[in-house]
Amino acid sequence: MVMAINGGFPGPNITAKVGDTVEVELSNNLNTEGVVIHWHGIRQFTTPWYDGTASVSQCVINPGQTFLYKFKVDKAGTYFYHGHYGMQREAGLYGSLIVEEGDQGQKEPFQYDGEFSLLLSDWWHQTVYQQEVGLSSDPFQWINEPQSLLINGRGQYNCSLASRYNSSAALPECSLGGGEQWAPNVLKVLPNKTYRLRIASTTSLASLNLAIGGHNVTVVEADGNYVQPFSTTDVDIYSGETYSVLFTTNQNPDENYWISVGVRGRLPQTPQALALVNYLPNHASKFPTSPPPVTPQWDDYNRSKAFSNRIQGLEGTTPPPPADYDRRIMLLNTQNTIDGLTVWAINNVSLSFPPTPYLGALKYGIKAAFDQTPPPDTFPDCRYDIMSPPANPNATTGNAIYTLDFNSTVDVILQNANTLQPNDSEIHPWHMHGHNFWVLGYGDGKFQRGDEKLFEKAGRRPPLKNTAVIFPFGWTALRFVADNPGAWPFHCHIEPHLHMGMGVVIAEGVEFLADVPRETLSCGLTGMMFSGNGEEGHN
Ligand SMILES: O=C1O[C@H]([C@@H](O)CO)C(O)=C1O
Repeated sequence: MVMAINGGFPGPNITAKVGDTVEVELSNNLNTEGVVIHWHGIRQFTTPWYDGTASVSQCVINPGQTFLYKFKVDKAGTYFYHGHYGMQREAGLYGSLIVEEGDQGQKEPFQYDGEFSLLLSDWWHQTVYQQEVGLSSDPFQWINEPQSLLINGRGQYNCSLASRYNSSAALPECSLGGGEQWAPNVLKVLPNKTYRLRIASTTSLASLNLAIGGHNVTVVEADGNYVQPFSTTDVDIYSGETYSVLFTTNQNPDENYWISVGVRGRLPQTPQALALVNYLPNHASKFPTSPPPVTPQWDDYNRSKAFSNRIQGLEGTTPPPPADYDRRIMLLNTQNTIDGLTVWAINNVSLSFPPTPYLGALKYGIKAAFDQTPPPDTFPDCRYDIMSPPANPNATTGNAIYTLDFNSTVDVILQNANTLQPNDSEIHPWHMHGHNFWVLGYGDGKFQRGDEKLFEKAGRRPPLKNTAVIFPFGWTALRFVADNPGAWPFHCHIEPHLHMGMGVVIAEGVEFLADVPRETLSCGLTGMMFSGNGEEGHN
């Protein structure tokens, strides 16, 4: 089952220029469920109600209703959009969103002759409804690894294009007749030119690695921020991240080349996804003579960390402000059981979204909408042993939020830990809505007082990102300025993990906002308040 947009999957590419106001009219033609669309990486400054997150920025758009998203894009870069209700993203609600530099103003700090957009995703045969039931059942049923990886919605399942290069491959070779919907994307290039690949990962689960056979790439942008360019053979990309890379078509022009995308960070059970770099005037049906690049060993985390550490801010861009130790939030990520269900918890609290959107509840002071006691700013017990399965005595489900002082500088330490299985800790890419943060550093083990020195080392320029990974048994330190009035989710971008509670909500400066548009408030307690009689308000 796929959720499509305008009859297609993935959704249409949206392209805009810096300074544009983007208007998207979303009509919900699903028969039995609501829908919202999140504009991933767009700041939504002064328009937090158009962030498109159910329970946080708005009520879902009901079947038969139409909703107008209207927001300004103020930063050039590679973005995407996707469903943010239940697990609708995984069901196929996504598309790419590209913001180009405006006609005036800043120029990109690099040049290229053409560009391609590669939206990466993973695909299951089981529906998200079956998966949601399994995840909330006792016994717990995990979604397991995807059946396919997709590039712009295209991939193979019971055959492989790579099999011709590897006679021991597990799958038979696919036979292409021409025109198949699963046929790989073809990137038509001319020799001796430079191309920009805009890569975005909207995977539900998989951490990916992308490489182009025979070509190095130069990384120039990450999550809509220019980075200090560096050359590499391949790029790690976690769910929620975007990158731009440049490559030059300087290889033998009589050949075509494979782009391969494979799984990292979990034991791979999914064949690589492929796309074809077609040097014109060769025919696209000319198979590359060299095999697709091999994806690096899935659990070579030293290699992954080395890549992540190479992402640094472009020279001359704003460095992080100095620490303001008034607020340092330590977020311990653990897998727990609550009443027999398997969940993820942050400082022992597993997030459960309330029926009334936080933004409306905050703006109109509806205290009954969510728990008013703030969640803990640090681990429940400073002696917590991150190397062992949780002792798990007191994890709870909750919906309280972190309220930040407007314009304050906040440090967050994301702390990873052992799952419920011994000797197991997993990758979690954390995505923050409404903000970019500086990635101050990554560390192994438990964050200790004094570890700040590791990320305050001179000479490293922390990059601005909106998504950052925590490595198994490690920590990641972030800094951001709470300068965007609104309520914002900050969560693991692995969709079943958020569904299992792996996230928090932050809020700041809501008092500075103009009135929240009524059409975002038609449910829960705000719905009752505005209709006066408990029926949904229509405005
Ligand atoms: O949340 C998860 O649950 C499973 C496993 O930890 C328990 O079955 C898994 O691999 C996850 O990422």
